[in-house]
Amino acid sequence: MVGTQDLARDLVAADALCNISMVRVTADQRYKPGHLAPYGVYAVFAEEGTPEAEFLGLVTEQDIAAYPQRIFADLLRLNPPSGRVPADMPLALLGQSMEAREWRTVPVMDAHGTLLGVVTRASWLAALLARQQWLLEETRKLNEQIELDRQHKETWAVRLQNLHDAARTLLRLLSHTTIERDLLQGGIEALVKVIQARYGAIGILDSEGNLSQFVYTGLSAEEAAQIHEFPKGRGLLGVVIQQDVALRLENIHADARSAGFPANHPPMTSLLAVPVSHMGRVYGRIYLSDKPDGEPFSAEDELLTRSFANSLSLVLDNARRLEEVQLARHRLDLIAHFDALTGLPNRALLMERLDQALGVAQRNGTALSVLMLDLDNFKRINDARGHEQGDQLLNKVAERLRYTLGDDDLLARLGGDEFAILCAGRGHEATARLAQNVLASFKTPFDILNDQFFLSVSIGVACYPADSDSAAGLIRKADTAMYQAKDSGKNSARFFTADMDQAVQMRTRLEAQLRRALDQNEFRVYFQPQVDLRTHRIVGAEALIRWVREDGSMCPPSEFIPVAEETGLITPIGEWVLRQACTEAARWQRLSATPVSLAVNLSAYQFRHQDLSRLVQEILRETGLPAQMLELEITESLLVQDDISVGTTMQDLRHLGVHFTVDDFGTGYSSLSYIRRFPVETIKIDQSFIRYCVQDHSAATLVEAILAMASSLNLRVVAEGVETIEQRELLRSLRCGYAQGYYFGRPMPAEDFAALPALAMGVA
Ligand SMILES: Nc1nc2c(ncn2[C@@H]2O[C@@H]3COP(=O)(O)O[C@H]4[C@@H](O)[C@H](n5cnc6c(=O)[nH]c(N)nc65)O[C@@H]4COP(=O)(O)O[C@H]3[C@H]2O)c(=O)[nH]1
Repeated sequence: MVGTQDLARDLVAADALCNISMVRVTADQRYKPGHLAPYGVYAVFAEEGTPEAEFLGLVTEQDIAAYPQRIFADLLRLNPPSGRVPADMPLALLGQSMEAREWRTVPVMDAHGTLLGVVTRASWLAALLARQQWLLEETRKLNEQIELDRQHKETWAVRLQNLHDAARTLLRLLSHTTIERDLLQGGIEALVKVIQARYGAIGILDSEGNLSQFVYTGLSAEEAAQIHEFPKGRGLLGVVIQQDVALRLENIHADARSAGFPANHPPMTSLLAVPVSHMGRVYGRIYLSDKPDGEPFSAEDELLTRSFANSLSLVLDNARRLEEVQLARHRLDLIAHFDALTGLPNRALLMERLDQALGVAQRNGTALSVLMLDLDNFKRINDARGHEQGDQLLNKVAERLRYTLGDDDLLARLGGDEFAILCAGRGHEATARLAQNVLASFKTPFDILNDQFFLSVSIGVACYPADSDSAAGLIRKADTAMYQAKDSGKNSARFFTADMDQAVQMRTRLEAQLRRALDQNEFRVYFQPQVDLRTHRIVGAEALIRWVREDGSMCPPSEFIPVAEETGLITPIGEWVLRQACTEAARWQRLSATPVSLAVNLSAYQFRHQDLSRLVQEILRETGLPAQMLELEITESLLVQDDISVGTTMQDLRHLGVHFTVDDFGTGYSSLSYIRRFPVETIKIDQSFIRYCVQDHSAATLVEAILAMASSLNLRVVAEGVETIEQRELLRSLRCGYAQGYYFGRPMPAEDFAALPALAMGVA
């Protein structure tokens, strides 16, 4: 009979062998009469001897019944043998042959010619029927499978749809919020619904790789509280993160991989954990636990969860990028509107707020005022003590100002040591009180480390609507008032007045004129002799600038030098003076046998904003004046600032041979101790001491004291502003070495100076 597995292929003759008994008739039985065997068939063979004795033919029971008592050999002859067919003959073909030749039985031979069996019409039919039945059964099974598949596909489609819905929920959340926690919460809730897990959680890594965010659903608050610590990314769920692989456990208790799972974790049986990763970067992981019917999570669940994790990672990636952009925007906003050092609003924000406050004041008819503050001596401290302490001091100032102001006042730092206060709603009186409070608050020194710093502040105030109705106008006018406060002795507050504007306008005009004067060559250098008080000989000349205006009037340096310093014009002007003066002095050296040194004034600005050492070398080279004949006059204040670069420049020039003189000594700090730190050889006693030294005993005492100190430090002394013979004599008696003043000669043009008789000043 044919096996079930054979039914799948095309049937052949061997598949239809009939299972009725086949009786073997050997050669010696061939001559015996046939005997009936029910449902039997007789296979008659030739001579004995070999196991496969030749098959001669078949005798059926019908043959025997038709010719009873005949021997098999006759029966075989009466009924000639039917054809033989090979075992692999297709069944359909066999059927056709049997039909055509009216065979009732047909022997089936194998490839070696051995008889395998017999196919009868019934066995042929039975084989066909068996195959037919099998086909029917298979078709039924197939139909069943198709139906199952269809149902499965339907469920899959529903689940996919749910998943897409969940992903859409995430995207919707993204458009509403960039807060990761909300996203994650929305995400896990949607997923748990799709997979139908009992509960689920998402853990997200921080930048250090630790799980920082943990959101869950399906757990009660008490259960959630049992998870004391967030998983740290090691152990069972850590594998998911570290190896970026999914994990599906049917029974967590029976699985060795669950070792180390937090004992206080809410109970669970089956687990599905997948990484939340994008382009190889793992953001965290999702885990789901227990399906309601106790089934384990399927491969399909894993696929869905992975797909969801992919969407989530994309959304997270997006959210993080969005957050970064927002953070960057926020940072930019901070940079654009706040001062990095003090955290106070900066100029831009002050202007914005001032504009807004002006709008309100205009609508409501209320007042407002702007205060500009400039610390009086901050720069000196900053230069002397370094920027770090300077910054600390500014922070302390900001703190104190904040403390002094009211809640509605806006404090801003405009840069450097400049602050501003916007007082909305405060009238003149209230603003004046506030300004006084600010001044008073500076009376207490500022403590930094173990030092105390005394600072004062100059304040300028402008008010709306009296002084201006625009933000820029108010700022400018408060600034003008602040400069007035500075000019009139600092540490004070000034309200803006119209005449201040005129002063500013004059200053602005002067600046423009100075620029033109430089272009038009309106400056001159005059020289005033300096005399050795012992020999009465001219030993030097001080170069003093003169400005002859277009109209021929002379503008004194005291008027334009401060403006030139403020505007930076002192750089080209100072360079011009130095070059002119050195050119003249070099000429004198060539013409006269008596060497005359040249003193040139330098402004502090030139030290800070110019490569002075290079400039002096260049001019000396150009003009040919020996370096030791040049004296540079500097002010005390420049040295007091203790600026390292000033010291370096001075040392460089001293190495060249250039000398240094401290001008106006006695008017400022009058301390010789710092002078010792610099290569200074001469001090000039300010003319204010000399003027009264004859009449005023105390002035004379002071001059004497300066001379004594200078002598102990081996410094030369030049007395300035000597106008009378009495003054000259007093200075001589006090052993002052050198003098300068109208008594010896006024500042004069170069040619007059050169023409002085033999450069020997006669004693009057
Ligand atoms: N009453 C009186 N005054 C006398 C007498 N002898 C000299 N003077 C004046 O005293 C000033 C001395 O110059 P300074 O102290 O360096 O003071 C100078 C100096 O600080 C500055 N200056 C002048 N020229 C320059 C320059 O080229 N560059 C810089 N940076 N400053 C300069 O301008 C200041 C004023 O210069 P000047 O008006 O030329 O005034 C000069 C001079 O004319 C006297 O016996 N009696």
